[in-house]
Order: sequence, then C-alpha cells, then structure tokens
Amino acid sequence: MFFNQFPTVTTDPNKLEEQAREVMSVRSFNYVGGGAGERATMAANRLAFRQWKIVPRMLRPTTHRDMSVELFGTKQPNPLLIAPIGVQSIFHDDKETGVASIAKDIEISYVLSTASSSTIEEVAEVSGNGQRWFQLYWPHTDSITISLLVRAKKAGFEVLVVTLDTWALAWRPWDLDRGYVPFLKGLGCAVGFSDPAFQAQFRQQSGGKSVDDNIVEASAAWTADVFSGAAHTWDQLEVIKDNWDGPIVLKGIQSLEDAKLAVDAGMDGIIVSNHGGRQLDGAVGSLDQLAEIAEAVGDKLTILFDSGIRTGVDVIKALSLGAKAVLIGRPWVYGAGKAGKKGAKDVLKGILADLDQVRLQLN
Ligand SMILES: Cc1cc2nc3c(=O)[nH]c(=O)nc-3n(C[C@H](O)[C@H](O)[C@H](O)COP(=O)(O)O)c2cc1C
Ligand SMILES: O=C(O)C(=O)c1ccccc1
Repeated sequence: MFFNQFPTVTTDPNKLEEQAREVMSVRSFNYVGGGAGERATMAANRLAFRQWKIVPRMLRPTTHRDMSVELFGTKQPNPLLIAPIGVQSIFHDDKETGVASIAKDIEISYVLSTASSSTIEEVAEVSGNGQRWFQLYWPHTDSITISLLVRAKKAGFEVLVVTLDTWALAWRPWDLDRGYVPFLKGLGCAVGFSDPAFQAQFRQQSGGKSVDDNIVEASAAWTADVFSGAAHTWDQLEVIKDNWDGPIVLKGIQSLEDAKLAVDAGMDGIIVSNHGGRQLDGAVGSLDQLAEIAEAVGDKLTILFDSGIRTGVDVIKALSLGAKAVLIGRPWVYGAGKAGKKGAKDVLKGILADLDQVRLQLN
C-alpha cells in the first residue's frame, strides 16, 4: 500500500505531534499531548518500545503477509483498533462521527468513548456495518449505566470496553495551568446528555430543569456521576455482566494480579494500558507489563494492548509480546487536529502501510 499523492499529514512519526501543535489551539493541543505529572510514564511507554529489538530472518516467502485477526468471533483485516478518545469536538469539526466513518472505510474497528461529542446513535448511523465497540466510563447510578449499555447494544456496538484507570482525571499540568476542563462546559458530554436515564435524574435533582437549557449544571451533574473519583470494585462487575449480552473487555490492566482477577471475574478480554501515561505518573511503561501478563493468562482471555504505539514496528513488537491486537491513540488525533477526518485517515493508513512494509522486511 503506497500513497500516490501527498498525504495530508507527515509520515514521520516523530514530526506528527509538532505538525499538529502548529495548527491546533494551545488548549486543544495540550489536552491530547499532555499527560499526568512530569509525563514520566508517557516517556516510559516509548522507552519500553525502544528496549525491544528485532532479529530479522532471510530467504522466507513474503507473498503471504496476511495480518488479519479474529476478535470475539469477528474477523478483521488488520490487528488495529481506534482507541477510545473522548471530546473529539475540541480537536476538529468532524467529531466522532467523522472518525467512525473513516474507520469503516479503512476497516479498522472503532471504539467509541463515553466521553464523546457525538451520541451513540449518531455514530452507529455513520458506522453502518463497520465494526464498532463501546467504551464505558462507568457511572455510579446503575440506572444510567444500564441505559448506556442498552443503547449501545441496540445501536450495534458488539464489544464492551470498561475503563478502570480513570475514576477522575489525574493531575495534568498542561491543562491545569490553563484551567482547562472541557467537559465542565458540556464538551464531550453528548452520550450522557442524550441519555434518558441521565435526563430523568437531572430533571429530578434540579427541580424539573432540562439538560439542554442548563448545560453548565448538567455537565457538573454528569461529571459527578461518572468522574467522582470513587472507584467501582471487582464485585460490582456483576452489574455489567448482568446487563451486557456480549464480550466484556477491561481497559487499564497493568499488573499480573489484576489480569488474573479479570479471568476470575469471567471477563473476555483485557487491554494492557496505562491510558497513555495520562493517569498515574510513575507507572511502569505499558509494554513492559505485556509479556508477563500474556504468558500467564493469554490462553484464558483476549489480550489487547495500548499506550505508546506510533509505528508499524511498534505494532509488531506488541503482537510478538503477546497482544492479539492493538489500539492506536494520540497519532490519529494529531492527524485529525491537522486535517480533520482525512488527517486521521492518513495517519491510520500510514501505520497500516508501515506495518505491511515491516512485515515484508521480517520475511
Ligand atoms: C485526548 C485523549 C482522550 C482520551 N479519552 C479516553 C476515553 O474517553 N476513554 C478511554 O478509555 N481512554 C481514553 N484515552 C486513552 C486512550 O484510549 C489510550 O489508552 C491512550 O491514548 C494510549 O496511549 P497513546 O495514545 O500514547 O498510544 C484518551 C487519550 C487521549 C490522548
Ligand atoms: O482525557 C482523558 O484521558 C480521558 O480519558 C477523558 C476523560 C473524560 C473526558 C474526556 C476524556
């Protein structure tokens, strides 16, 4: 796969961020480019990739470079997924619906975040028969959780991803210094604001007010339910299991102990991830945890990986260490920041093309 015209974005993974910074507003760029604390875990994520190196082999056939993979009974032509990334409207005008539409075009599975600026139903409509998963930021009110799950199922989202590492946003200096909390202004709240159970709760708590006419208050109520800082616990996964008919994947697993608990809890998959170093600064590089976890539980549930993937070689390294597929995060947001959904598409097509070239070199 080659680009036969100039791509909208640089093909150099190390220039992508800089190119996005030139055109994005400072606050939007800082939101995606920033991380927790000193950004030490962000650095550790990349260092972990650098520490693994490949030993090439020769004189083996290269015509068969199929990278397709079957995830939860559905075959996809490549081992990539689009990581759930909230508040797309602060990065580009095409929002989640735009990114979901290009995901369908290039046959990469789309994972929709609860913190989106498009609704579940809007994304389902553009996604059509494209493969789509729903990422849950797990509300504290069960009726709201259940309502989100019912909506996602009805809209054709096949796999549920439950994120465990973000009960509140971490200490992120790049945002804090500018007092930037997008969802307190209603940005990235479309999934919540369109939810009948949340709307009913808000009406009751606010003495009959509607969400649409009271965005600031509604944002505070939504954030209090979803990002209160209070974690759920392993036993509460029953609520989700009872209300989701399909595979469940836990996102944010970093320790072998938790991977084993996920097996005990009857989960179908885990995403070995540290949220791209955005939550716990000082946490280990995500790739450093992958091999141990995959060796211990890789035959009991599906292992997926994210945090730090930038190139085709990175994908190969994560697969070699035991991931069945990987999620791509910041790179496509930088592409979208530069050139909307076309930019996101070119970044993802670039990673696919790079991956194919790497596969060719590997023989
Ligand atoms: C701007 C931004 C927003 C994110 N929003 C979400 C989200 O809504 N839900 C979620 O589970 N993870 C979210 N993540 C984490 C990503 O899904 C993924 O774990 C992370 O981006 C991987 O790190 P990398 O992009 O450095 O490779 C977000 C990440 C970024 C950069
Ligand atoms: O910024 C994030 O990492 C994230 O996960 C998130 C959480 C809430 C709203 C938007 C994004």
